[in-house]
Amino acid sequence: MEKVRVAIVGASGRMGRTLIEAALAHPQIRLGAAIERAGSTLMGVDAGDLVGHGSIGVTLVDNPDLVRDDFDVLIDFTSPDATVELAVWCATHGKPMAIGTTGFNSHQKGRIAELAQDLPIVLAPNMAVGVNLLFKLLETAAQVMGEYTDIEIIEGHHRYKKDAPSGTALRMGEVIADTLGRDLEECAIYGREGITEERDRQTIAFSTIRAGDIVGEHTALFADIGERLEITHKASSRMTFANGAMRAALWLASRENGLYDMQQVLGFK
Ligand SMILES: NC(=O)C1=CN([C@@H]2O[C@H](COP(=O)(O)OP(=O)(O)OC[C@H]3O[C@@H](n4cnc5c(N)ncnc54)[C@H](OP(=O)(O)O)[C@@H]3O)[C@@H](O)[C@H]2O)C=CC1
Ligand SMILES: O=C(O)C1=N[C@H](C(=O)O)C[C@H](O)C1
Repeated sequence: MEKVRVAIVGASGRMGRTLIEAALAHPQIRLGAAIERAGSTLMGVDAGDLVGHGSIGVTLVDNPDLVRDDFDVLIDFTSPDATVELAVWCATHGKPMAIGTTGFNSHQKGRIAELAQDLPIVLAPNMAVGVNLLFKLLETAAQVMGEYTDIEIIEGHHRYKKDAPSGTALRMGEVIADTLGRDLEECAIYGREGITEERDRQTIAFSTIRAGDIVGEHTALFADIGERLEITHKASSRMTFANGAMRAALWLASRENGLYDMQQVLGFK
C-alpha cells in the first residue's frame, strides 16, 4: 500500500516536532515536507535532525509552493491567521488539510467552512481519542442532568498557550449548549470577579488555568445540591494529539470535499 505523504506546518513548534516524530514512526505515512514561518532560524535544517532522529532529506522551508509536489495532505498546527492563509493555498492546489490550530474567531471559522466546499478539511480542536469520546459523553450527561445542574468547564494548559479558553473547552461548551437547546454565545460566562450575585443555572461557565508544563486538562462539572458529576480528560503527552493527526491525514486522503471533525474520523458519528 502506498504511503500517504504529509506536510507539517508549524514544524518547529511544540506540536510540530511531535508531529514529525509521529509521522516518522507511522507505517502508513511518509513525511514529505516540513514548513515553518519565514525568518525562522531553523530554515534549511533537516526535519529528522530537528527531532533527534537523524537526517531524512526533508529540510524546513518557508513556503508551501517549494514543496507542492512532495505531499498529499497538509497538517496544520500554527496560529489562526496562518491557518486561514494555508487553507486558501490548499483550496487552490487541491490539498486536503487537517487543522489542529485553535483560537479562531467566528469570521475565520466561517472562511474555513467556505473553503471546505473546495477541499476536504478536518477541523478539530483536540485530536486525542479520549477527548472526542468525552464530547460524546457530554451529550448524555447534558441530556440527563443538564437542565437542573450548574455547568462549569475547567481547563488547564502550559504557560505558553496563547488562546483562552482552549478550543477543546469551547467545543465542550458548544456540545452541552447544543444538547440543551441553548446558544453558547448568550449563556457563556468567562471568569467571575466582584459581587457576581447568585448563580444563574442557565449559564455555562468557563475557568482557565495557565501554569508550567500542563499538556492539556479538561473537566466538565454538572453540579446539583447533594451530588455532582465530573467528567475529566488529562493528556500527559502531545503524542496523543499527533497520533490523532496521523489518523486524520490517512482518513482525509480518500475523502470528498467538505468540513469534517475528529468524531467522524474516529467513526463516532
Ligand atoms: N487539535 C489539537 O489536538 C491540538 C491543538 N493545538 C493547537 O495547535 C496550535 C499550535 O500549538 P503549539 O505547537 O503548542 O504552538 P507553538 O507556538 O509551539 O507552534 C506553532 C508553530 O507554528 C509556527 N507558525 C506560526 N505562523 C506560521 C506560518 N504562517 N507558517 C508556518 N509556521 C507558522 C510558529 O512559529 P513562530 O514561533 O515563529 O510563531 C510555531 O513554530 C495552537 O493553536 C494549539 O492550541 C495544540 C495541541 C493539540
Ligand atoms: O495549546 C495546546 O497545547 C492545546 N490546545 C488545544 C486546545 O486549545 O484545546 C488542545 C490541547 O488541549 C492542547
